[in-house]
Amino acid sequence: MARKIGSRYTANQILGRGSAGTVWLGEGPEGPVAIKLLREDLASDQELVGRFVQERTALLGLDHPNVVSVRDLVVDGNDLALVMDLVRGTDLRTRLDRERRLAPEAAVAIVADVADGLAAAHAAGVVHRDVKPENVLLDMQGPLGPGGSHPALLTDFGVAKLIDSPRRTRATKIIGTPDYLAPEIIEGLPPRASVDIYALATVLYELLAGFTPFGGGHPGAVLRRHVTETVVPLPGIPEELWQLLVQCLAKAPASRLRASELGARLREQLPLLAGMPPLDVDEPDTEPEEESPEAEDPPGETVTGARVRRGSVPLVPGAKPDSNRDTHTSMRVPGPDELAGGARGTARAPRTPGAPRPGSARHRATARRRRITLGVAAVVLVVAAAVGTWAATSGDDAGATPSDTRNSAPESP
Ligand SMILES: Nc1ncnc2c1ncn2[C@@H]1O[C@H](COP(=O)(O)OP(=O)(O)OP(=O)(O)O)[C@@H](O)[C@H]1O
Repeated sequence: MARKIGSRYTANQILGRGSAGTVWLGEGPEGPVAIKLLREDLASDQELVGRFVQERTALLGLDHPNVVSVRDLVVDGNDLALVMDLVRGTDLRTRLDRERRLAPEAAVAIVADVADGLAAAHAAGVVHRDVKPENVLLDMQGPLGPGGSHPALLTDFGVAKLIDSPRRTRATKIIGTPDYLAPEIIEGLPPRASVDIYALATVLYELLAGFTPFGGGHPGAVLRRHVTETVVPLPGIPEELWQLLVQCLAKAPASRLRASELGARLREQLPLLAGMPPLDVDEPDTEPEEESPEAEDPPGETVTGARVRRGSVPLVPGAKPDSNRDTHTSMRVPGPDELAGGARGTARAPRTPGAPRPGSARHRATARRRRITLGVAAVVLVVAAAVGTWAATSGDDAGATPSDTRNSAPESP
């Protein structure tokens, strides 16, 4: 099922699908390439095509060992494609899904690589805007680094910006992946380099913990947590590493480190982390999410791709494409009242360490246990009252003691 892309490239085989299009293993004049063919509806959007051409110089100019280089942009009939370096390996989401949590040394080495790539992009005036494990590729042909990690490369530069055209998202919507969105984007400010730092710190937390600091449940609830909650400490994390995380997850963009500094500070910590096992953190949710009442949409909220689907595609020939992924969410920007937990808001007080995350399986189980306890207490009270009344009115006829009666109370559900 090979197909021509422009006059110079052939797309031979699907490597994976994302929300913006399909990535193909292809061939160009200089050898194998990865070709990201944008979705038809995006490719037929004239405004987007215009931006595509406008962004050409910035996208093609990024050249760094930790950035997947865009080699060419193709506009050909209905096809709109980015031709990239082919990375033979896997994406970080696949590795995380497989290992659940990474040892701190490996996690920090990977994130330091990405920070270096971001530093080069930021220096060139490019903000990524969609840093997440799906967009970090691990080059299995590259040399092994600290913690046995292969070099990490950030991909998908410029794609979020292309899709986020004013007409497509309108002024009141935001685009991105909820778990990694910096609070200032949610509050409607334009994305600057510091949003990438926040997202990358979220990735580091996720690699160490096995879950993101503010994720879980409905996207609206996730957004509110980014704005209102503080990050819960991870047990056993070295203090200096924790301080770096906290600083880069600061709500105020100006308090976060720059990418170059983050990369350098992370690398300084590598020797201290050598040989440290993955952190012993409570397991994240495993049950499918139910809609929790506190995470309901405020009226009028529009959500596309409401469930963050996670999956990834191994970069091996013959791998089955994962066609149902939609990791971008476009939604109305919540009002200040909602974000602050006002009349319609659902923000909650910061969680205490170890407390279950609202909307999580553990949270639901606790709520269920509380309901059962209350139910049993109510039944006991009613039965006790009835027995008391009966004992008072029936004198010697009382064959059963109150405790006998209690024992025969119907079992709670
Ligand atoms: N340069 C590349 N070389 C090799 N494989 C790649 C390359 N870029 C992307 N891929 C593969 O294609 C898959 C889909 O990538 P794509 O960027 O379209 O989606 P995504 O980033 O996973 O999700 P989304 O676009 O929804 O955020 C990736 O998971 C990765 O496995």
